[in-house]
Amino acid sequence: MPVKTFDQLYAELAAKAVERPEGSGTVAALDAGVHAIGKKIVEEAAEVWMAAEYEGRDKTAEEISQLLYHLQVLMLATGVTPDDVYTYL
Ligand SMILES: N=c1c2ncn([C@@H]3O[C@H](COP(=O)(O)OP(=O)(O)OP(=O)(O)O)[C@@H](O)[C@H]3O)c2ncn1[C@@H]1O[C@H](COP(=O)(O)O)[C@@H](O)[C@H]1O
Repeated sequence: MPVKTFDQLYAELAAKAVERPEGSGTVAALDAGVHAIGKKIVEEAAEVWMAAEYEGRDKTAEEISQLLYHLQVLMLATGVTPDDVYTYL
């Protein structure tokens, strides 16, 4: 049973982008901008790759969750919704 689905996380982050609560890493990432978010995505993608090759299934799942999170931050920064993405799946 997942704690949170992709769509639920997106809704949570979208609300944070509007409400801008104190201490939110998402708000800080959005303020840092697309260039910084893009760098984080590349870093997390590399961590997914390394986990998949050397660190086992659980660590790979954890790193994938972090990559998905940072992809969602980029989606918010660029106005891309989950439905925009699903169109191409
Ligand atoms: N799912 C995530 C999530 N996954 C990854 N991350 C971020 O990605 C980082 C993990 O990156 P690394 O493993 O490279 O760790 P790190 O190098 O120590 O991270 P940094 O020094 O780069 O911050 C974490 O420190 C978080 O900043 C996440 N930050 C938030 N969420 C969820 O997003 C929601 C909103 O979070 P806030 O905006 O912070 O309230 C909450 O439900 C959180 O659970």
